[in-house]
Amino acid sequence: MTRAVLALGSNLGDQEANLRKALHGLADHLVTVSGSYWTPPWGDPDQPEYLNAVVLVDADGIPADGWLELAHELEKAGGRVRDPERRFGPRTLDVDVITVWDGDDQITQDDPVLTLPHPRAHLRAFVLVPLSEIAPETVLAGHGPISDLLKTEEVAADVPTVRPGPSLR
Ligand SMILES: Nc1ncnc2c1ncn2[C@@H]1O[C@H](COP(=O)(O)OP(=O)(O)OP(=O)(O)O)[C@@H](O)[C@H]1O
Ligand SMILES: Nc1nc2c(c(=O)[nH]1)N=C(CO)CN2
Repeated sequence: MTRAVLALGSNLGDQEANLRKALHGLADHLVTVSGSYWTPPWGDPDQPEYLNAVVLVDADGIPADGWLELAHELEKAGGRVRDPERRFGPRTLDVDVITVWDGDDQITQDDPVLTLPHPRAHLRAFVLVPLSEIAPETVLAGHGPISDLLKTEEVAADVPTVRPGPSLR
């Protein structure tokens, strides 16, 4: 059985409803859903707090770019409007592809359309904390075990700011 990890985030509108709607769209593939977490905005501080979660999905029969396509469909259905002027700006729904396995092998690729593992996941407590809850043994290829990444100076400083949110299960 092959797997992928997706990260969900929302900081506009009804954040819990936005994440629940994304989970509904992923229902056929879900293996494990993390708790939700309130997290301060990363990369662009002048915006509301995010509600984040990560999911482990069954990737059998779905290629890596299929997950990006589904992520974009979910973002669109979740009402996301892209602001080209604001790189890490606020959004109703963000769905990132964190990593995808092909059988036992983690896929690594450096394509700007789909970089795997996600190029910034290893720097983000809002991804690593929920991921450590559901899959603590995860290694992000090229970056290392998430247990080590959580201890790096940049991430460790953010870990205490990540607070449990409502259950999504
Ligand atoms: N692993 C990945 N997951 C999602 N998008 C990716 C990935 N690698 C590259 N991309 C590309 O990044 C583009 C911008 O994505 P998006 O607008 O969601 O970025 P962002 O959410 O603002 O920032 P970030 O990717 O740092 O979370 C997407 O259109 C997609 O083609
Ligand atoms: N806490 C938090 N910060 C973010 C998030 C997110 O999901 N959570 N997504 C972003 C998109 O690039 C930018 N910043």
